[in-house]
Amino acid sequence: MTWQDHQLPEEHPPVRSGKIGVLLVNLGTPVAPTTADVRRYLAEFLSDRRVIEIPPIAWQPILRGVILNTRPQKSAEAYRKVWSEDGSPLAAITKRQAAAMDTAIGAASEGRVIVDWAMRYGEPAIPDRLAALHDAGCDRILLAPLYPQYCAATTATVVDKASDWLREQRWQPSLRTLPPYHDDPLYIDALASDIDRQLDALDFEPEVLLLSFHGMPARTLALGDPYHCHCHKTARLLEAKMAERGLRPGLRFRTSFQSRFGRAKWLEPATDDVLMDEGRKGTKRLAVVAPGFSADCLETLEELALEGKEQFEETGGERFAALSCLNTSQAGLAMLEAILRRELAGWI
Ligand SMILES: C=CC1=C(C)c2cc3[nH]c(cc4nc(cc5[nH]c(cc1n2)c(C)c5CCC(=O)O)C(CCC(=O)O)=C4C)c(C)c3C=C
Ligand SMILES: [Fe+2]
Ligand SMILES: [Fe+2]
Repeated sequence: MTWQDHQLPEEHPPVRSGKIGVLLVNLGTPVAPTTADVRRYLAEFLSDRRVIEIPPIAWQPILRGVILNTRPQKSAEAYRKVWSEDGSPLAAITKRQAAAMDTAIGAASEGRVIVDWAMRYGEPAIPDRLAALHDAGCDRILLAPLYPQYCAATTATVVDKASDWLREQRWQPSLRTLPPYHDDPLYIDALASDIDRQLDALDFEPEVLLLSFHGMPARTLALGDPYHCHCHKTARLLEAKMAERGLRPGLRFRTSFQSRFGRAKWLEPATDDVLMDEGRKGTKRLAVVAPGFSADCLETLEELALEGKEQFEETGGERFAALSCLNTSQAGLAMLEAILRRELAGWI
C-alpha cells in the first residue's frame, strides 16, 4: 500500500502527478515604458546585491537619492523607441520562446512537460511561475536562465531567487539548473548559421563583425567571475566555427563590452569606443551582433542598433547593420530545444 491509497483527509496536500516543469528566465523589463514603471523596475534590479556589489548602507542613498530620480526618465525615453505591440521586446520574445518550447517538448511529451517563462525582475515573477508549475503537478523543475555566459549578476541571481521560493516550501520539487552554454557546439553552430543567414540578407558585405557582450565591472573578473572568459571563449569558437564552415572568409572579428554603468572601470574595450575606432580607422562597412543576449532588448535595439549606428557613421563609417539575437529564429529554437532536452535526460 502506498500513501496515495490512504483515505486522504480534506486538508491533505494535492498528489503531485509526476509532471516536469521547465522555466525559461531572462533578466526583466518594465511593465510599460513610463518613468514610473521604469523606476519600479530599476529599483528592484539595482537593489540586487549580485548586480551592485556595494554595501546597501552606502549604495541605497545613491540609488534612492540620485539614480532613481534621474535615470528612469531617460531610460523610459529609450524604451519607448523600441517598445512593440506585444510590449517590451525582451518579455515578448521570451514568451514566444517558451511557447515554442512548450509546443516542441511539451506537446511531444503529451503534456508531461510544461514550459513556462519568467523574468528575474518584474513580471512574471520567478516565485509565481515556480508555484504555478508546482500546482500544475510538476515535481521536477528545470530552471533555465537564458544566459549563455555565466555571470553572478545574471545566472546566479536567478538561482538565488528560485532558492528563496524553495526555502518556503514544505514539499519541494526537485530542481535542476541549466548550465552556461557559452562553448556548447549547439550554441556556437546556431550563432554561426544565424549570423550567416542575416549577413546574406544585407545589401552590403561587412568588413568587420563586432561581437558585443554586455559589460560588467572589471573587478568582478579579479573576484573570480568567469563571465569575461566565457565571452571571449564564445567569440573565439564562433570565429573558428565560421572559418571551419567557410562562412564569410576575410571578415575581421572584434569583441567588445557594452552598456557601461556608473563610474567604476568596466570590462574593455567598450563597444562605443570600438565602433568609433573602426569609423576613424577607415572601416566603411560593419555589422554588430550580441551573442550573449538570447533575445533582443533595449540594449540591442536601442544601444546597438540606434546609438551604435550613429557612433559608427559619425566617425566615418558608411554602412552599418545590427543583427538580431537568436530570438525565435529557426536556428535559435532548434538549439534551445536540443539543450533543454539534453538537460531533461533521465527525467523524460
Ligand atoms: C551595474 C549595473 C548593471 C550590471 C552589472 C548589468 C549586468 C548585466 N545586464 C545584462 C543584461 C541586460 N541588462 C539590461 C538592462 C540594463 N542593465 C543595467 C545595468 C546593469 N546590467 C541597467 C540599468 C539596465 C536598464 C536599462 C537602463 O536604464 O540602461 C537588459 C535589457 C532589459 C530590457 O528591458 O530590455 C538586459 C537583457 C547582462 C547579461 C549582464 C551581465 C552579464
Ligand atoms: Fe544590464
Ligand atoms: Fe577572461
